[in-house]
Amino acid sequence: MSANFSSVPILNYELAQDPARRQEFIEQLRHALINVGFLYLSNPPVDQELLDTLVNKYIPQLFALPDDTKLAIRMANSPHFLGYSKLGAEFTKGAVDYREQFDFATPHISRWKPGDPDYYSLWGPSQWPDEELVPGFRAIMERYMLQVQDVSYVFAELASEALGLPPGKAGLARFYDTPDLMQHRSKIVKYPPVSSDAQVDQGVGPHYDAGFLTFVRSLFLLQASDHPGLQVQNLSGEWIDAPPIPKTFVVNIGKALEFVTRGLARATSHRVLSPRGNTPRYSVPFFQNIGLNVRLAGSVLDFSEDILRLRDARGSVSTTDSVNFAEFDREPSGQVNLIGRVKSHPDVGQIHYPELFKQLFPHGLPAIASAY
Ligand SMILES: O=C(O)CCC(=O)C(=O)O
Ligand SMILES: [Fe+2]
Repeated sequence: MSANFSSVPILNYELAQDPARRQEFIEQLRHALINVGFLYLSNPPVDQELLDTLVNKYIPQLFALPDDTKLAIRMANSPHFLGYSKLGAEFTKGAVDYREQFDFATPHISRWKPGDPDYYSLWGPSQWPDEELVPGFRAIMERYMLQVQDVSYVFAELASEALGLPPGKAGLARFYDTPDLMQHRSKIVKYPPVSSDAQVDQGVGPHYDAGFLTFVRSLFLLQASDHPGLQVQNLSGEWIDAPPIPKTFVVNIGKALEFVTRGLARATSHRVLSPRGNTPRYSVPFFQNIGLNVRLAGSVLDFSEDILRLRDARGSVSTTDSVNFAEFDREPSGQVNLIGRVKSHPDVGQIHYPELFKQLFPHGLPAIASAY
């Protein structure tokens, strides 16, 4: 199999549940982790009815809420960077991202108490729109996030196996704290269409995800656009389309997982182009985190020579449009995350983390900021 991919592989989750075919799945997964860094996971055990309700009923309702209702739960209210971001509030690589979004997270009570590091405040309760305005939405979204969370933990076990690591805490599970101390984030994103001759089409600019694993449900509410949307950069720098496929998640590797696996599991640069035409693109990404106190530099895993040879045969990226991370291996993961969040949402950082904001933006709120 060529290491320089020209499409994103599709893996059937049902194979992983079938003892007779599990090994086939593990081999496909090894290839996808090492050579692509992206895959479609088809038939994941997430209730389709739940997803359909979320997509067809609640997503349109959510974005159709009046501006003052959305702004009542704006991210600037939240030290946890959870809540609503209006169009144009976020920046990647120095350019504004053309998307509107609501950030939510799995239920969590902030563990921060006086004397604790600031990054303990990064995780905490979500802001929810008024129950009367979108009745039932919160319950559905929380159920959805918990189901994806379960898939993400099972997937991490499969990834451990694919990379030749032991199961459980001896493998990738060592990077999670106990469940009460973990929080994962999910957001609901709308990419409005741009005109067919628009010069600028940055839905979200080229970037790497920072964490461990990302699970994106990418969808068209109205299947009326042939626009590619999500694109993934291969080893020679070409952008490969990853269009929505029903009943799949797009799964990708974050920089933290790449680092602790010595580059075996690839983090791959990706971006979203704004849809052209009349219909928006929607997606629901889920970002699986690792424990807030993990320092990556002290946590790098050991692998067999055989597996490392597969990495070396792949080679490394010749061109990327994404900026590399700098500080991220030495600081605790919570601090790395916090820095990324303040850079992406400086207005929120200025309110809730004024000291860190001053270090990162000594000249005050920038007209244009950039995380990655
Ligand atoms: O909307 C998508 O399909 C992907 C978004 C993404 O890459 C991100 O938010 O990190
Ligand atoms: Fe991403």
